[in-house]
Amino acid sequence: MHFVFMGVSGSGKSTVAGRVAERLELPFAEADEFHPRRNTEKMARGEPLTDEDRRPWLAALARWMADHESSRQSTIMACSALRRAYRDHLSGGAPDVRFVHLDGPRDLIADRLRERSGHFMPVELLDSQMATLEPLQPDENGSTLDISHSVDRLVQDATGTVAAALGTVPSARRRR
Ligand SMILES: Nc1ncnc2c1ncn2[C@@H]1O[C@H](COP(=O)(O)OP(=O)(O)O)[C@@H](O)[C@H]1O
Ligand SMILES: O=C(O)[C@H](O)[C@@H](O)[C@H](O)[C@H](O)COP(=O)(O)O
Repeated sequence: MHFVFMGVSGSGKSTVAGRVAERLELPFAEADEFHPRRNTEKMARGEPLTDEDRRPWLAALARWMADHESSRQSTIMACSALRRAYRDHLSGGAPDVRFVHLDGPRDLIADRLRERSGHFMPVELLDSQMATLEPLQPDENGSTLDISHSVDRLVQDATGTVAAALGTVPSARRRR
């Protein structure tokens, strides 16, 4: 089973998914690291990516999932996965891919982006991210979390959801 924590830039994907992966000792992919350099440079200039820019990136992410699937490993990924078509592309990587949408108000996310340091993504791209976002549709396998909660609460809820789906118990020494 593969879990993709999705949402616009600044919604908390990396923070929350990274900690869930750590607690459940699952392989973790940060989708930002799979972008070809031209994509990262484009976003850093304040230009949104196109479907075409995102295609090779999504293919690399689906491949990463497929590789873990072939060694029967479940995974966690932090990936914006903004459009339905992108999620369908990722879902091609393995038979059971589930999504967790980190959702919240634009102004809260803008504040968090302004406070975040050391990241190439400018806050100016948030409106294009929000316009591109297609929320989960009823026939998609996923759930939504409200990002106005604390990181600890979100990690706890998401760990519970993932652990229940996997039929595992979070390890006690990883609880914090
Ligand atoms: N629930 C939260 N409450 C407060 N701050 C948060 C929360 N989630 C994330 N943050 C902070 O917001 C910023 C963006 O989070 P990040 O994980 O980098 O988002 P993304 O990976 O979706 O771009 C980071 O500085 C992070 O520490
Ligand atoms: O498809 C996209 O437009 C990008 O993938 C984008 O959604 C992603 O959010 C950036 O790579 C910034 O990275 P963070 O989401 O970690 O801020």
